[in-house]
Amino acid sequence: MTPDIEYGNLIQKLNTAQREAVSTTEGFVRVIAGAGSGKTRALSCRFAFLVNELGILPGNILCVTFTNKAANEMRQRIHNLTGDNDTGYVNTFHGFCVSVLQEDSFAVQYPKSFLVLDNADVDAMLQIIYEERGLTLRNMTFSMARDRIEILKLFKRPDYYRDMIALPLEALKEKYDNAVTVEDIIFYGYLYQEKKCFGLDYNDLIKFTLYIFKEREEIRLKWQQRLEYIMIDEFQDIDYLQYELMEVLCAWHKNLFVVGDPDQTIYTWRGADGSYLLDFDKKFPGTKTVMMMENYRSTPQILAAANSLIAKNTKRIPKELLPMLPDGGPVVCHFADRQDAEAKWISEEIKRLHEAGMPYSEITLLYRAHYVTRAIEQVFLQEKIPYTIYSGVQFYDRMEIKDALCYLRMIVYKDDLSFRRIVNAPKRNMGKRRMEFLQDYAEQHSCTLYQALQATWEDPVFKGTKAGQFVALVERFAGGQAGRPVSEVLADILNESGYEKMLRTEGSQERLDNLAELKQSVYEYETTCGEECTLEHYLSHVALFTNTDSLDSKGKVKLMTVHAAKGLEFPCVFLCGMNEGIFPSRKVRTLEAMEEERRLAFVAATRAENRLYLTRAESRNFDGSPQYPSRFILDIDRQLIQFTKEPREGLIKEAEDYIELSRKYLPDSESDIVFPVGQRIRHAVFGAGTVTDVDRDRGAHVIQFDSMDTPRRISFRVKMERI
Ligand SMILES: Nc1ncnc2c1ncn2[C@@H]1O[C@H](COP(=O)(O)OP(=O)(O)OP(=O)(O)O)[C@@H](O)[C@H]1O
Repeated sequence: MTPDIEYGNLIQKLNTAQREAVSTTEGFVRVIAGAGSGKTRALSCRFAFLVNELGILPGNILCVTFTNKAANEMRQRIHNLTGDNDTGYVNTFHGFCVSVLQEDSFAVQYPKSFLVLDNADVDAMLQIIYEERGLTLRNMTFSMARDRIEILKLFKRPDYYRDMIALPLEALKEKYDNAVTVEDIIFYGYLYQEKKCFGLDYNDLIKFTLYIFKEREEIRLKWQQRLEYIMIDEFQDIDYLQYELMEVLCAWHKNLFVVGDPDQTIYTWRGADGSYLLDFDKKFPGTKTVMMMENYRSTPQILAAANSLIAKNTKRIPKELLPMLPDGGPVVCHFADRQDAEAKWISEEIKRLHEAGMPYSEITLLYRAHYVTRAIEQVFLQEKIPYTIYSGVQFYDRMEIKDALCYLRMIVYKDDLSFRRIVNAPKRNMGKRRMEFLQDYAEQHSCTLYQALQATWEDPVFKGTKAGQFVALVERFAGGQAGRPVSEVLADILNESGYEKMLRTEGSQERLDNLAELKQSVYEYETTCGEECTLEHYLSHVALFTNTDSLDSKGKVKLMTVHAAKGLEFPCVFLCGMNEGIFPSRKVRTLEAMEEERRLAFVAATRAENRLYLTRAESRNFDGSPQYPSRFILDIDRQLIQFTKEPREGLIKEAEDYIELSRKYLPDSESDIVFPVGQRIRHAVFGAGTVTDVDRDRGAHVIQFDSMDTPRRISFRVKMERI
């Protein structure tokens, strides 16, 4: 169905391809869109078209975005376009699963008020497990343990969720108690902790939803029938669980619209699979494909450089972005002698731009890895250039933000994690001894720590503490929060608990500012979320928020990794640290990974609207060998870049030789060099053995050789034969 849509300002602002994407509403539609070609615009217009022109109810549309930030923006746009407060299901896959589970978690015997766990929660659980079982960070750091849990959940023990659902808490505890290896202790300890507070992490959200859809036909049908139209953004980065969910959801109405750019697949390392986009038409016969190549974001100079760069990927469908904007300045490339000189040059250039009238907020520094910022930050501090880093400690991981959210969680869930975090912040004299008392009581009475305190706060143990006031505070808020705006509840509890007073006494202005920002973001959430925003609702979504979702950057230069910049655009971009070994990262071990790395460089370049700078410095690797200029600079035709000064003689040639050599040694893909766990192999010297683990970080297999008592780590570089 392609109704006549030559009306409405909305549609007039679209080009032909966008219009086609917007108005082809029925069946399977795939949009292959170039960077900056207006995907987001097309997506929000399509939503508005469905609602305004076809009369579809927003609540019957699912629109999946890649980040919460994108979802918020989309909601805002849709709100402006439709004037409707109901913006339907505009969310990430995880956020959507929260909605499903809030309605139907009873099917897995979980309460509606389950907890959505973020990294800090997981760390708090790990802390308990480590203490209980005498593990130390030498056994495994928390971040490694989190990765481990994720790998186990995704690949090695994908049926783990059945334990969480089917086993009673005591049985999970028994598994944990009986666990012997560090991996098992952490894994079962974590599952036990999760179940104990009805907590679900990101993986669980999707797994539980899929499980419910599989086991309960009536629930699946309800959601399938409800979602008359489904749209998915950034489809090139969808992973197999999300794909499975999508397949289930669209099976009834069969109206599925996906949009993506194969040249922007940058998450294969996290399970994304670009072939879902490329093979979409084979999977869904009758698919209509729309190509959107006209770029409205960047100057022709920036696009020419980006096109030239990405053309060097061999495994791609050839396509070129077409510039729509007028000419701008050249892409500038600066080679500095030293790292601090690179930083200095950037800061000088930024000052120059700023003096010429460009606000700091229009300038963004992108880099492959965080460590690149060290030198730059130092210079920015000296030169008093205001900046914010998007990441490092994530906004929602900051102590004060987490504490504030735990206060809110205490009101609703009264869970042990939140209790532990805030019962003594501000100081209420609830030290280690009293916590142990509560823990013993809770274990004996099979209750939560808070219930234990409720039952015992008059006990002499708590003499001289503020335990009684704490219980009274929580009870007062728990009894009176229903129906009040979350922002109000938050402001009140931060005040009445004495938390803000504590920060004021400490003189922690930055933390107070962060709390103010949190309040503002809650307020914004309330006014844009459309649905009735209860405290439960807010809490279950806030755990999914990440750093770039908040943070104001008014008047500040932004610093972020290229991954964090996905989907964003900035007037002026400095892409810095452009050296071999940094970007491309030294961890790249296959040609496939190198192509992904080039796509990442392409994403970086296409974020820039008017100005793009590429910078690097002469530097050395850890082993003393020289670091050459990034191949991604050399990939761009020379006449498309303007050097601030000619690179030193011979440098480019040396770099080209080095790159050529390194290319020769790269195997095609992981499957050529990495064996699965369990694979029998033969090593030229050690003989036959079995792969017991794969250590990707260090690029090695862990192998138990038949001839040895203990396992060895063997680098991917060494050729071994499959048996
Ligand atoms: N038809 C159009 N006319 C004028 N400007 C447009 C049009 N379509 C999109 N734009 C502008 O082009 C820019 C890029 O659009 P948008 O952010 O939607 O692109 P995108 O395809 O999502 O980009 P990317 O994949 O690179 O993140 C935006 O500033 C948008 O306002």
